[in-house]
Formats: sequence, C-alpha cells, structure tokens
Amino acid sequence: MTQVFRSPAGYVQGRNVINELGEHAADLGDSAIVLGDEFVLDLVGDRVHDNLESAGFDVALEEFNGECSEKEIERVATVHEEFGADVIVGAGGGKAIDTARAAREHTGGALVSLPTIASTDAPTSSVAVIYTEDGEFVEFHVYERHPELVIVDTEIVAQAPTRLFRGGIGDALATWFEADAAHRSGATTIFDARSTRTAQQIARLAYTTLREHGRSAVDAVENDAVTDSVEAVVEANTLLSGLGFESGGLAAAHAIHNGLTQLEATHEATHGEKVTVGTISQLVLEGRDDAFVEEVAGFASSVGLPTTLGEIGLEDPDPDELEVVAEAACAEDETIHNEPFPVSPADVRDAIVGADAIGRRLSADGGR
Ligand SMILES: NC(=O)c1ccc[n+]([C@@H]2O[C@H](COP(=O)([O-])OP(=O)(O)OC[C@H]3O[C@@H](n4cnc5c(N)ncnc54)[C@H](O)[C@@H]3O)[C@@H](O)[C@H]2O)c1
Ligand SMILES: [Zn+2]
Repeated sequence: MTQVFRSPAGYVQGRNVINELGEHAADLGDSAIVLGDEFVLDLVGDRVHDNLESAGFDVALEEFNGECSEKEIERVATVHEEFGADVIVGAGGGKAIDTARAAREHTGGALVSLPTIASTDAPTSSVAVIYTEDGEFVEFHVYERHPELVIVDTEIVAQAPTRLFRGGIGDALATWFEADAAHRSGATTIFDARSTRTAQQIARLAYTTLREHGRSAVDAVENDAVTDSVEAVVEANTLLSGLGFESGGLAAAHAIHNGLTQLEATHEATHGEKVTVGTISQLVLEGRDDAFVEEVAGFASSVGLPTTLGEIGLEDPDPDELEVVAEAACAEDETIHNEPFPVSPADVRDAIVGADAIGRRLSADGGR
C-alpha cells in the first residue's frame, strides 16, 4: 500500500531565532500579516514587525480574538486579502497558528508558524482544529499544504509558563505508542496512507528524547533557562511529535483524550495532561507488562504530568461518566480502532480504571 510522509518545508529553532525571521522568510514574498493575541503581540509583536520590515517586508500586526472559529477565520482571511499579504505568520499557541493556517487556505500565500510555547503539535501540522465561538469543538480540517516555515525561539518558549511546556511533553509522550500501534495494525494516517519507516523512527525519537532530557528540561524551564536539554525537548514536543503524529498515525491515547473532553470536569486540564492519562490507559489496554506501565507513569509523574483521573478533575467519577468517555473514545471514526485488536467501550472503561489505579498506587507509595 502507498506510504506517505509530509512535512513543513523549513524548521528553524534556537535562542533568539525570532531575530532571523525575515532572513528565513525572504523568499516567501514581500508583505506579511502577523496574527497573534493581545498577550503575544505585546510579547513579540514589535520584534517581529521590525525584523520583517528590515528584511524588506510590508508588515501589519493583526490581533487574534482567541478562538479558532469559522467566523474568526473568515475575518482574518478578509484582513489578509485586503492587505494583499504574501505571507501570514501565526504567532502564539495552537489556536492562533490554526487560525492563520485556515485563513491562508482561503487566501493563498505562505504560512509561517511562530509558536511562543512548546505545547502542541500545531506548529508543524497541516491540520486545524475548529471550534464554535464559545469554544466547543466542531471538527478537524486537514489541508493540502504544510507551513512553509516553522520558527521556534527557545528563549521565548523557556520563559513561558512551565505547565504549557509540560503539556507539550504529555502530548509528545503519546506519539510513539500511537504510531507504533497504528503501524502494527496496518492502519492509515491522516494522509489516508500507510506510514513510513522514517515517520516511525521520528515518533520513536520523540519518546527517547523525552526520556533522556525531559526531567532536566522541565527543571530548566521552571527557572527560565535554555539548556541543551530544553532544546532537545522543544524539538521533541514540536517537530518530532508533530511529524510523528501526522505521518506516523494516532491510536488509543488521543481517542481516550477526545472521550475525556466530553466531561466538563476535565476542561481545566490541558490537552497534553489529558493525553497523558490516555497514554497510560492505552498501555493498560494493550496489556503491557506492569514494570513498563509503571516506568512510563513514573516518568510522566516526575515531569509533573497527571497519572490519575483525580489530577485531571475527575476525583470520583461515577460509572456513567466513564461510560460516556469510553463510548466517545470508541466512536466509529475514532483512532482507537487503529489498535491492532478490536476495542470495545467496556475494554476502554476498564483500561482507564486500571491506569488510574496504577497511578494512585504509585503516588501512595511515593515510589516513583
Ligand atoms: N493543528 C494541530 O495539529 C493541533 C494539534 C494539537 C492541538 N491543536 C489545537 O491547539 C489548541 C491548543 O493550543 P495551546 O495549548 O498552544 O494553547 P492556546 O492556543 O489555546 O492558548 C495559548 C495561550 O497561551 C498564551 N501564550 C502564548 N505564548 C505565551 C508565552 N510565551 N507566555 C505566556 N503565555 C503565552 C496565549 O496568549 C494563549 O492565551 C487547541 O485548539 C487544539 O485543538 C492543534
Ligand atoms: Zn495531541
């Protein structure tokens, strides 16, 4: 069967690379619109503006309203069109980048991702996650094109709240387990094709990088420091996890995350925090041996990620609530069916319960 690997055209990462944006974007055009929310424009707007201008771009900064909704996408596309920009720069978190990506689909031109946090796979992907104006999930859009350029300034990322960095680790921790499950079952990726050996190794490298550098990277980011381990983990969270999920495939962990989002009580937990619970549940579902599950859960806990339902807002879930999660995780088009065996809602419910019990035992033991 056909195998497909796709990716952004360029990726630039390092301390102060925001000052090289114009240089790396030079062949993408000569006018640019920069989309970021009020906080992000305050943080980087002037630097981005001046840098692009000195590289010969006409530049406009546009404030993002905070939600990747159809209405906001259309508004941004109109601003983009009126300005006649060749390039749109999506600056900030996943929502601003997704909105820039969706807007350029209407208008054409190049997309530059400028993440200011290492929290999700959005910077490198071809996917936008669309919400209502009130923040309810609507759908995923998969576009033909990837960003032309991804530029990640690690000094900015290291100064952002550590919880967002930890969330990125949680999201990236799932990548290898999901890509591996999808590969073993012969499932297709979001490109409707089999994955490549390249994508499998990228997903695996995300995992080994986190295991080798995750703890010290979190320690450093807690102190706003950029160490080589921080560079390694930013790359794992952003590039390796981003390429790994798209070209490698998803499986149970993200489906269980999607199920968990059905319960209002989990809404305070970040994407990566819920994905972590999904990952440990996937390992239990797959019947991995105790030592391995405990090792992964112990790592998650050591970087400050949740391993119990209580830590993501579900202190004492009643059986009906877990039923809702399990049913949603097993919806017909969910990636849980990329596991190499049939999965039923009862299996998922009990895997979540089993994973939670392991997490609670480990924290009671303090033996992590
Ligand atoms: N497209 C994809 O492939 C993909 C993948 C995963 C998640 N997502 C989407 O990404 C979104 C979640 O993204 P997110 O977790 O990055 O957050 P977000 O975009 O929801 O919000 C980011 C928040 O962090 C703030 N912020 C940004 N940089 C900061 C900094 N340096 N310091 C302090 N605060 C800063 C922003 O002002 C904003 O309030 C969801 O909509 C999710 O569906 C998309
Ligand atoms: Zn994710």
